[in-house]
Amino acid sequence: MAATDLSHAHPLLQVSDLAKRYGEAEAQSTVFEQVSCEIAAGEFVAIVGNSGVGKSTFLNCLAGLDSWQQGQVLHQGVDLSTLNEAQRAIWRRAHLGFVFQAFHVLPHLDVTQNVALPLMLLGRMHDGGEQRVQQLLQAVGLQGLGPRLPQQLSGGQLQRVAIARALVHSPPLLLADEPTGNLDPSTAQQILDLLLAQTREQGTALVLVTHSGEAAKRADRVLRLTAVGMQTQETAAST
Ligand SMILES: Nc1ncnc2c1ncn2[C@@H]1O[C@H](COP(=O)(O)OP(=O)(O)OP(=O)(O)O)[C@@H](O)[C@H]1O
Repeated sequence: MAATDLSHAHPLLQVSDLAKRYGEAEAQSTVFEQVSCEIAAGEFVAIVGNSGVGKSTFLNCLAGLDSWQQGQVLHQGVDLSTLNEAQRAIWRRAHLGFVFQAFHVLPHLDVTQNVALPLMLLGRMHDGGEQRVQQLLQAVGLQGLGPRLPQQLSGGQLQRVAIARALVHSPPLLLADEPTGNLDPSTAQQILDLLLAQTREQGTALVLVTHSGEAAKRADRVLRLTAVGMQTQETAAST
């Protein structure tokens, strides 16, 4: 008998009534509250909102890298708050690609090693890993720069290393915080094409925080984060 396919039993990502606060008692300040949304496998969702409203914080909560004071984040029905730090790290390694605003490229590894890192940690280098790394370097326009150290790269090139690293293991969920922020318009377009191809061809869900109207226009849905709640935005205007 064929195994039961449970991949569509839950949305890939389900956020309900999430609240993020800092401080205690009277000194407490709320970044956002009552934030709910669902994201399906293969969906491209752009998150927009005013500067400081908590978009990066929200993305960090989705990755289990930040804590929240109320509500739930479920990945394929699994409540992230029920996992301890070590379990979250293992979960992230297999399920997540993250493009951070600050890149987080490792300074002592060269470009190839940085991009290969997720495959190495998953023990998947022997399985066509080197080819996959070269394919990604080519796709982000960094072919030939593999032996360089991060300090020998421009900001836009570092951004592309971070993007290649986030995609190399074909994760089901890709979280990207302003991934085209440091790039010229033509490279930004190329990177967006690559991210979109990943969602379309591999069924990766892409959650993209952006101030770019151009990027948001290409999303399946645009969600606007506010201090109280998250709303679907009909027109993909820039912020
Ligand atoms: N330790 C802290 N204590 C109190 N407030 C904090 C702390 N860290 C962050 N914040 C606040 O959390 C809010 C959310 O910041 P975040 O970087 O998530 O916003 P953002 O929407 O991504 O901003 P931008 O679009 O400018 O990148 C900000 O208003 C920030 O001042």
